[in-house]
Amino acid sequence: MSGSSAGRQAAPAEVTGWLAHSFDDFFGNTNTSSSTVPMNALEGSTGRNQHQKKKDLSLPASSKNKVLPRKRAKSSSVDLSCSRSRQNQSQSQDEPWVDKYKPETQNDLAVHKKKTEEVEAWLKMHIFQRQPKQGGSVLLLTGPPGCGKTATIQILVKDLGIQVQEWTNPISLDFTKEDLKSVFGHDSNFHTFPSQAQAALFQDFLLRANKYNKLQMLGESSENDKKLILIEDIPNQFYRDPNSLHEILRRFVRTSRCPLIFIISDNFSGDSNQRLLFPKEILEELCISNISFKPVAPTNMMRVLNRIATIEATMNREKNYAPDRTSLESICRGCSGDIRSAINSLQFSSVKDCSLEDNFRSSKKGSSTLKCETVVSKTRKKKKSDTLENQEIQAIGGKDASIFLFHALGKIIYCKREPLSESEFPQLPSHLSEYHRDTLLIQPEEIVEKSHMSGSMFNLYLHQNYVEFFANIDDVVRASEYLSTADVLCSNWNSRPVMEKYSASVATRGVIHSNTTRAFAQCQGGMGFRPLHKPQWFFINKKYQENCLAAKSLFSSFSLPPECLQTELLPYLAMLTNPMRNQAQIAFIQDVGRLPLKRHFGRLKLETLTDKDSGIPDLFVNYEGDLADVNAMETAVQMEKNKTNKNESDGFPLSSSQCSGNELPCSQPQPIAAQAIMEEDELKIEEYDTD
Ligand SMILES: Nc1ncnc2c1ncn2[C@@H]1O[C@H](COP(=O)(O)OP(=O)(O)OP(=O)(O)O)[C@@H](O)[C@H]1O
Repeated sequence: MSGSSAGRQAAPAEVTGWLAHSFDDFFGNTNTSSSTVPMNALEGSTGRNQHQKKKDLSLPASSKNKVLPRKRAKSSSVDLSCSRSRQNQSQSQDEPWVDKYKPETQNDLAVHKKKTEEVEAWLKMHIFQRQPKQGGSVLLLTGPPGCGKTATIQILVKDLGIQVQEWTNPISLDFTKEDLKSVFGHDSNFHTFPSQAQAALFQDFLLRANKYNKLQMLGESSENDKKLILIEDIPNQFYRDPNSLHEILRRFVRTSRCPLIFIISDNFSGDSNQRLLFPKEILEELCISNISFKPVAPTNMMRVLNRIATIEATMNREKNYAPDRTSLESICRGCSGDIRSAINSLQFSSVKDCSLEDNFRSSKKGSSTLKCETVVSKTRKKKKSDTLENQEIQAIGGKDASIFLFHALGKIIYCKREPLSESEFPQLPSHLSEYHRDTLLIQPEEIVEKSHMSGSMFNLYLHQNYVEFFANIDDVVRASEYLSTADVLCSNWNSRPVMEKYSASVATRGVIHSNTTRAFAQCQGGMGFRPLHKPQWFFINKKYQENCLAAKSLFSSFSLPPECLQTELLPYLAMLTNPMRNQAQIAFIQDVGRLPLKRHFGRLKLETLTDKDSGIPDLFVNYEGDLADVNAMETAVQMEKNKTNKNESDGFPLSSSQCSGNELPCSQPQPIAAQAIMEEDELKIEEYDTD
């Protein structure tokens, strides 16, 4: 039962393949290893592996007829085994190296040892040391694609002898009433749409997987009843309606007897999938553990690539090139910690008969035979050819090298430099010597581009965070001037899409150049880690929009634009002792219409930027995550506000200033300062009764 049983309704072909494999022994295919029980259990049940298995099965399929007579006519067995070994050989040569060299033991894994141990400890704790009445436990494995999450689970369940029942999304969603009836065992009168059916099937799968053991296949031992449920293929319906997943999980946690593991890959726009499906409240409510994997470290990656390259070079010398260390390093750099992508790139760039690869190699040869005359041009050429090589490697299978905002900001703020001797670089004239800097090892424009964020949004983050990393007030003045220039470049909505790149370039290079404490390579250390924060601008802009809206509705009789109301009329009304206003208007005047001359504004609480944060607030993401769409976002804020205001009984909309930001999520900065001023208000505005 389990995933396979649930999937049976939808994908009979898969099930047939599955069973056919299990009866291979019956047909005399003694080569098929059936003794590795837990691993087979996993492989048989995983969608990806089913696919792989189907591929494996497609070969014996043609040979099945041949295999059968093998038992009767011994003479033919030699030929057959020869042809099979040839077949196997050619198959193994065509086999993707990610599968051919898939890790077999924990030591083979490219994942950090501590991470493997953490997962192992969780499995032991929730499977072997489980209390009799303990409910179901849920583990969430997150991390970038190809960092070895699935490989780790595969190895650990094999080592610990745990059975795995994995959910695979049904391929066909055209459920008939009969299908549903056979799943639920009764006539369902309700209308079920395919997406709902998917969720219903998922729920049914969980129930069954929890209740029944996996079907025992020939050669599998029945002693082992330790198992877990694995979900890597999350039904799409849950992205549309995360609440339905939460309901199912609540029920699972109450009733289940075995653990449930979700594997979710991050994408470059951050951990939004994870946040959507597993918000903080659900993690806390259901005590869901979260183990987050990091991209594979370059040293581990190099170890794996080296091993594969060496084996391939000795085994298949005539078919494959043996890449040198530099090529391996550039593959390593181009794959952003994704081992799957790195091994695929290695395989592709090692094949001899690939015309693309020939082009690649000839161009590489061409560039390396160039003779450089001076030291300067040599250095430059070397760098240029390195970049070129990098780009080419990326072009033939490298991975899109996106970086999270957190790292992108770090690269700008902690900019790395390289000392170059006077002969290598032209010197500035003496009167400009204060502007001399060592050569930057980064390209700020490239970093902004890889962060997948608009230039002006990136500038916002830089603006919020740069001051903490400066030690000299004059440097701050210079940097802030550059940021102002960058802001002006983006001020015209018409030219903003074009100018944003220039604006980000001015801002990033301006901030980098202004910081004299990081001017030279030798003065790079010592700053230590400092947290990065999200811009206050998000909060302030939201408040500004709300105030404009409130001003317009409360003082509509003046027919003034909201800016004029807030900067001219309200400060004036605030100075009158008898402004003839109602309570809502008075509150608004108190909040907006006066500037605190005696009090200092405290700092707003800042929200920390985490390493996997996309950096784009959810409201912006809905509007395609671009600051160019801020206007759309602003309109949305206003429309939302309009809606809430309509519901207010007295007909007077109140701005959030008057609510002291209580409606804001606690993750947002809270307006402490405004509240403090309201509390210690010295201004008395009398209420004037017009009757
Ligand atoms: N030493 C190794 N360590 C980890 N994986 C390896 C290693 N050598 C080869 N591989 C292969 O690399 C691939 C790693 O992908 P895996 O599915 O584990 O990543 P993942 O983190 O689950 O990402 P995704 O969510 O994209 O599947 C697997 O196909 C695995 O067989």
